[in-house]
This record gives sequence, C-alpha cells and structure tokens, in this order.
Amino acid sequence: MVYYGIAVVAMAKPSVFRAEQPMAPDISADRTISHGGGSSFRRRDIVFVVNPRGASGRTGKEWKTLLPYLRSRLGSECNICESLTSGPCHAIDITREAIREGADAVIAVGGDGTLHEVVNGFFWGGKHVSNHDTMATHTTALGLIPLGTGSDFARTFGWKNDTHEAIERIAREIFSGLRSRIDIGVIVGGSGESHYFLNVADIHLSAKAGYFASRYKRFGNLCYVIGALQAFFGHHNQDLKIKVNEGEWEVCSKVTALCIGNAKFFGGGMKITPNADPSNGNFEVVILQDFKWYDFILKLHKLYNGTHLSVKNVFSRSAHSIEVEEIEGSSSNNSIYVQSDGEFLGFLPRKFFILPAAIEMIQ
Ligand SMILES: Nc1ncnc2c1ncn2[C@@H]1O[C@H](COP(=O)(O)OP(=O)(O)OP(=O)(O)O)[C@@H](O)[C@H]1O
Repeated sequence: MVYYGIAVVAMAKPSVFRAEQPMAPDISADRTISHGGGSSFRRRDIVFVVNPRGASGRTGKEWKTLLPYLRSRLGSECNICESLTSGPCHAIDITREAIREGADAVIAVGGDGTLHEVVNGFFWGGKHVSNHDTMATHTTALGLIPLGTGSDFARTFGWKNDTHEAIERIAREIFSGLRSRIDIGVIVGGSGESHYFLNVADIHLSAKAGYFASRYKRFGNLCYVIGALQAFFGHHNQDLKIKVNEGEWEVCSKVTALCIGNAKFFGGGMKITPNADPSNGNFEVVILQDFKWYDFILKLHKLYNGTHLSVKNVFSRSAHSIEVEEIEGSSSNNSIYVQSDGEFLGFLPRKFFILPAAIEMIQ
C-alpha cells in the first residue's frame, strides 16, 4: 500500500475492535435496551482508535487507566470498542471498517496525526465511506480525546489534553444526541489521489520544520523549536504560483510559508490562521513572505498569540480553494515541502479545496 507518497508495508486487514462487546452483526441483538416504561433506545457503538505510541507513549499509558472509567461512565448506554493502532495508517483502516460496520462514533485517542488518519478513514476513493446496512438511519460521528504532543486541532475549541473533559463531551453527545458538522479540507496531488485534513495544511518552511519536528517528539513541544532550527539551514524564500478560488494564476514572491487553515493552530500552539473556523465553509490562507530568521525571533510572540496578520509581509485571505505550484525553472527543484495536520505529505504542486460540513463531530 502506498500512502502519502511513502511506501508503507501492507497490513493485514485489522482485527478490528478488541471489543468489550463485538461489533455488528453479533451485537445487533444487544443494540436495543428497554426502559422501565416500555420505551427503548438503541445501544450506541463507539469505537476508540487509540495510538499507544502517541505523545511518546504517554497516550498508551493514560488509555490503560482511562478505559475502566470510560466503561463505568458510558458502558450503560454504549458498546465501548477499543482498537489499538499497530503502526502508521492503521487508524485509517480501523475507521473505514468501523463506519462500514455501522459505528455511531469513531473517537481518535491521540494527537493530531491520529486524528488526521481517522479523518482520512471517513473517505475512500474520493467518496464518503458508508454503512453496509443501507437501511440504517444513523451516521458515524467523529470524536477526539486529545492526548498528543501538540494536540493543535483541539486548541481551536479550547480543549486541553484533559481526558475526563473529553469523556464528558462524548457523554453529552450520547445523552443529548447533539452533533455539529465541520468542514474538511481536501488535497489533490499529481497522482489525482485525495487526502483529507481538518486542521492546517502548510507549505515550505513550516512544513519542513514539521517534517524535522516529527523526529524529536520525545522532547515534547520542544520538538517544534528543534525542527524549526533544522529547517532554517539551507532555507530560501521561494517565488510560487497560486490560483485562488479558480481565478487567475498569481505570482507570490519570496514565500517563506503558506498556510491553509481549516482551524487555527499548528506547530504546538502557534495561532497561525487566527480567523479560521472549521464550520464556516472557507479556509483562511495566511502567507508569510520574505521572512528572515530574525523576523521569527522578533515576531514569534505574535505568531503564537495570533496577532501577526498586521505584521509587514503577512497576508491573509479567505478561500474555498487554492492551487500552489513552483514556478518553472526555479531553483527549488521539486523540493517545496507540504504537510497537513502536521504530517508530511510530499512536495508541490498541490490543490486544496474545502468540503463544507462534511463530517459530524462531537463537540
Ligand atoms: N503503534 C504505532 N507505532 C508507531 N507509530 C504509530 C502507531 N500508531 C500510530 N502511529 C503513528 O504515530 C504518529 C503520531 O501520533 P499522534 O499524532 O497520535 O501523536 P503525537 O505525534 O505525539 O501528537 P501530535 O501529532 O498532536 O503532535 C501518527 O502519525 C501515526 O501514524
């Protein structure tokens, strides 16, 4: 299997759901519970996709203590299914299978990388994955127990790496049935294959910094500083071609970083696209041009608190699509990094567009 342009060892079909109670069809008889007055409700199937290696192994440790609490808090209403990922991309397969089997919710337990994979599991071959049971009336919602190093997507909603708070969000959804829809970003590369993101996709220096940062996750949030320092070596601001909302091609000179935000934060808490809103049907595109290394030192606090849009050479616009290419004959030579949700994706060219209200999310 090839994913993200990186060869990945093909994994056997996941033995999904080391479930407390197995998924359908076995649980179908157990899906309806009678209440005293004769009313009944359907037991929900909630699948927790846990990356035991998230946050350098902290996710796995916390999950062990969390599971008994989860069972006591939600077990009367839900079938709680846990599935531990065995390696990169496994969360995609688990999610696809869970949706096909009719799960009510798939909850990513880990960081932005795990969440990114779970979101990609909602799609297959450019389409939404759907329940095998075409008579089913419910859809599968996305949920999150943030337990990563950066956990940047959660910051847009003000969520912390607080497991009990996250479980209360899930409980609220179960008892009230309230869900809201979020937009999803789509990235199409030269091969025509689609990838999906829900937080921030970014190009050039920040993407290269993210690529290096991923090697130093054991140092916690310091990994982003180390990654940025490493990315600066040999960095050149680059002229790029962009086409916004299917308009004319424009040249963007001396681009340091181009960030496409469906949500607001990346790089372990930098509020890079401060006006992005995952439910407004548009991205916020922020372009940093002609930044020197000392600009980052002088303006870093503004990048973290989201007040950098007034800084010279920072431009922001709203867009539902953007294409980005290198300029032919430029010296960069197919080496402009692209990442989405902190995961390395490859190099330019890429097209980004938004799928409004694409997924139901537990918020
Ligand atoms: N069993 C596993 N062993 C090794 N890597 C895994 C395993 N399961 C998942 N992964 C990979 O670990 C990567 C990082 O995981 P995750 O995002 O949960 O944590 P993080 O990197 O610490 O947090 P953040 O992305 O928020 O900084 C994911 O991209 C995923 O592909």
